[in-house]
Amino acid sequence: MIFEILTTSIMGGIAIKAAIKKNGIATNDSGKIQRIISLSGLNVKDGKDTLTTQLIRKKQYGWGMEYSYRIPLGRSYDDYLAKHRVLEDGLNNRRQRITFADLKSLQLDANIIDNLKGIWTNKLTERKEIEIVFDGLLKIRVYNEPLPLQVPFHTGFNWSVPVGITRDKNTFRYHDFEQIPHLLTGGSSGYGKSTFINLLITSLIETQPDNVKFYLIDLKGGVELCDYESIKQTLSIAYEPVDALTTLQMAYDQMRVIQTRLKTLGKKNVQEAGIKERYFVIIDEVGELNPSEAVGAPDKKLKEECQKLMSQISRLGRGLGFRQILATQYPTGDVIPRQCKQNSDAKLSFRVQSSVASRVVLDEAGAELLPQIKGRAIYQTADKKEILQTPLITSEIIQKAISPYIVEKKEEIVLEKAEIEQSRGIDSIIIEEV
Ligand SMILES: Nc1ncnc2c1ncn2[C@@H]1O[C@H](COP(=O)(O)OP(=O)(O)OP(=O)(O)O)[C@@H](O)[C@H]1O
Repeated sequence: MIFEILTTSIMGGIAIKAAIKKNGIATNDSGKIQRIISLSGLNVKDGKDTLTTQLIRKKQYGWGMEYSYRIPLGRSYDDYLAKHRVLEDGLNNRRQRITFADLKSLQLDANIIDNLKGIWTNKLTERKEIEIVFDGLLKIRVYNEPLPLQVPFHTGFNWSVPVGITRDKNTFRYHDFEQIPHLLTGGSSGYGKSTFINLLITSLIETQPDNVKFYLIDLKGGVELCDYESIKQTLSIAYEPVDALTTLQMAYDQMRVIQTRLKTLGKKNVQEAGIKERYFVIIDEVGELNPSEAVGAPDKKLKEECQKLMSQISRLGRGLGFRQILATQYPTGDVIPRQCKQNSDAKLSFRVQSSVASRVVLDEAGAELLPQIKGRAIYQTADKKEILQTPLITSEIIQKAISPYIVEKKEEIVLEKAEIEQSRGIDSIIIEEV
């Protein structure tokens, strides 16, 4: 019976292939891409001539194929980027075939029919993913395997935290905060920003429990970062913009202390001075500190002061051991202070709603084209940009990591906070140039 099913489907496949070939329909990805490009109007008419998107070379990699094209005059990278979905769907619009490789996983037991159905269902939902990049040539990468939908959390090392699994033979990418101190993350609601912040904090607690210090600002009402409120590594935590200002001021003051220490020691930076502590200022939903969204003058002033402090930390923090992570769900022009953006050499963008939002986070379009998969993101540094699947961390893992460090809040921290709040009064904070 099974043999009959298999031979029938294999013979059927051969017959269809022959018919497609006879009718001149493109069956390989290269031919399909050319056809989709032509049908979706990407070639350019020039009088009687048609300027085509010309295939220059194709190269096989472990992960799939890369096709390189010269684009015709009158077309831009963005024109092709806009057809990402058309290209991907076109390539996936194919008759699925069960191969002998698929059958290797078939379990020959009493549930053989169900097992076969399972393989068929997997086949139908299997998708080839593509990526479009431009470096003088347009490159369309067609991946053999989609990225996994879920990647379990594991701890990083030193000051490196796991960012996600890449397509490059499923290798893991890490973000090293000693190399790139500030990071910006954005994405529409529900795609994994807060999960990423949680994994970053957890990983740092596990790798550097005695040296990592946190200034946490959770403007999503405390739902995301409240777990870390009572751990020894948290120097201050804020849930409202007014407390955010206190927390930022505390971070700024500490930065000045370190600066004075370095001056005294005659050293340029914390690495040179052998100072082991690193201070992480983490703001989840930085959009809540946007002065142009403020309600009334005092609120505006407060948010402007917060942004000034954030700018100072991003500008001076590198050598002083300060790292700033800003997350936003609403990437619009003025959400992220200009200096913070300029000083954030790493960006992690989950799916966003528009190419405009993608430009705010990444300085270029693309994040709006990410598939609607939680945890799927573009990680971009000065020299690299790649799509990856960020790890999923569970509350159990977080609780296990933080439980050894839960303490009563130290008296001097409470006092410092009270002092800052009192000194602020109705006057604004004066940020001295350092
Ligand atoms: N890396 C991931 N892999 C798989 N699922 C994930 C991943 N990250 C998040 N999720 C799922 O998505 C849900 C929402 O994630 P998260 O709270 O991090 O989103 P968010 O981007 O911070 O959204 P919001 O801005 O609305 O808070 C999580 O509860 C989890 O179920």
